[in-house]
Amino acid sequence: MNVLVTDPIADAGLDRLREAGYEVQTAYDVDGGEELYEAIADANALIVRSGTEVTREVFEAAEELVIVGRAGIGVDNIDIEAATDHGVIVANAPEGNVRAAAEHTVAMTFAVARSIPQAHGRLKGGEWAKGEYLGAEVNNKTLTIVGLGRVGQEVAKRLDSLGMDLVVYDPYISEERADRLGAELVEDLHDALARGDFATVHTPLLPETEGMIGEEELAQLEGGYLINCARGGIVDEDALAVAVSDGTLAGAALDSFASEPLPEDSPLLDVDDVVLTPHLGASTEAAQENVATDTADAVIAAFNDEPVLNALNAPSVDETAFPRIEPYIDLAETAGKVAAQLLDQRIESVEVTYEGDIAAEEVDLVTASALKGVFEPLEWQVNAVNAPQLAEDRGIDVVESKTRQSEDFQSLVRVTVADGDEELSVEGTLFAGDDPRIVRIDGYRVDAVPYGHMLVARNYDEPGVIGLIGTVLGDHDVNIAGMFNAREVYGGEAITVYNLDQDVPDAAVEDLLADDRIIEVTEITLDEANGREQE
Ligand SMILES: NC(=O)c1ccc[n+]([C@@H]2O[C@H](COP(=O)([O-])OP(=O)(O)OC[C@H]3O[C@@H](n4cnc5c(N)ncnc54)[C@H](O)[C@@H]3O)[C@@H](O)[C@H]2O)c1
Ligand SMILES: O=C(O)[C@H](O)COP(=O)(O)O
Repeated sequence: MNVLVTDPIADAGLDRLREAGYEVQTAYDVDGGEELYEAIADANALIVRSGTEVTREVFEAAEELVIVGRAGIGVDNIDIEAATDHGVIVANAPEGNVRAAAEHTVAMTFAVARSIPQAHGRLKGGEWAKGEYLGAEVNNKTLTIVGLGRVGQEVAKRLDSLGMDLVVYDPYISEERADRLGAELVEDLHDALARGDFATVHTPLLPETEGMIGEEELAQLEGGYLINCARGGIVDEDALAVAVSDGTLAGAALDSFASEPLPEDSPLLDVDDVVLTPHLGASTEAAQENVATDTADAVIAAFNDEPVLNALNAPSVDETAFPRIEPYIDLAETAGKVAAQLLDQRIESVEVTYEGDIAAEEVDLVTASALKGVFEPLEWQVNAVNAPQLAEDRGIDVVESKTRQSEDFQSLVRVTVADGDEELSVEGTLFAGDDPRIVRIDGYRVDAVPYGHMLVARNYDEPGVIGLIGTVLGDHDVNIAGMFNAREVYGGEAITVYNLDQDVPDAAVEDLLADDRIIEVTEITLDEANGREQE
């Protein structure tokens, strides 16, 4: 497997990938466009920080890509919708650099309040400008926190301990979260800013937050300081440069910018009371090691079909629960494949039902896998990442239902596909915890081992039918490895399921259908081993 890394990450992450046996190519000078499309053509994983724009075109050029790992938090540089369309997992590393970002925010708060960079510059230039700097203390001042997520909370703890009162604006958190930090949750952004002597921004860059702090909002913070170590684009940089220049604000400190690197003609560069750092919030040794190893782990998990922690566009599974649901992932996919091949029609809806013990688990990934099974025979480019999205895009209703009761089995997964008029369900279970069986097809009780070539025949329950099928298959050199026959009532309709060692030629199907006792014959193709040891 090949891993392409286009932004610098710590050696610990690169080493972990190499130790796992993967080819790792670092291409830190790749500058997007054609160069990136070429480099990514045979990559199975891409690792980036904020420096690489992962656009739809990148996914189009990356036919082998399984995962994009973001060694850090912000994913505004990754087109997640395009990733999902291409069945590529996007995972970030949201924990490893939180403390680094919070510490940098605190450092920037002091830097701007005490004009540290400006005084330092003057002193290095030979000037003892002691009389020119009269700073502000944070003690007894109010800090407005816009966005009380991971970083915002760490900032709150640190600045609270330095004597600040905390006001929070975050429409998506509970009052309890604010209370726990001794902060007051305020409903209106303008009110929150008006209360602050300092305001610090910690939201993601989203369509909703883009430009959220413009001229009017800055005016609310009159006389205060604005700190943005989150993302450029949330604060209007032109308005901020004006607000600090004309004295509306006492100062501003920024670590992230709408365009990075910061263009040389940015008005921010000409304003004295603005402190700028080149997106250094996550740049500590500890943070870089954390996010690099977390991202390497995500790539390794994806390559091994294990749950990817912090996957942003794939069903996530708790690590401890994964061993319990893992065998059901294949079982559901198989049940989906069998159901879709038997219905053999346009599918309008899919229901995945869980009965018994499995109903107690988080089954998003199992359901996604069932959908993959249903869509694969339709030859859609599908995996568990894009299957739910494909269903939505094509207007297919997906229902997941659970009941802790199960009549006959400890756990059962049922996949029901329907085209409106007709529906068909396939039920599967695991014998001895990991041996997959199809136990019901369209209501008939069966006991079929789902692998390789299978034949499902609907026939009338009359003497000689099973002999006929065996003879026809034998005449066409198809060996029967196993079979199961089920009927509703003596003499009525029956279903017969065969495991075969060879493909069924069309001529054999025609010969079978030529007999009036055979109603329908469907060949099912599954993976050769499908979870079983090959004999
Ligand atoms: N400068 C750096 O190097 C650096 C390092 C780490 C993180 N970051 C950035 O910091 C920001 C915060 O990261 P995080 O891990 O705390 O994210 P998070 O997702 O944990 O928290 C974001 C918070 O913003 C809130 N929010 C969302 N929309 C909002 C809105 N319209 N108004 C107010 N609040 C809103 C959310 O409810 C959430 O509580 C991100 O932009 C991230 O990219 C920057
Ligand atoms: O979102 C983040 O994690 C930070 O902004 C860090 O970005 P970086 O990895 O590009 O330094």
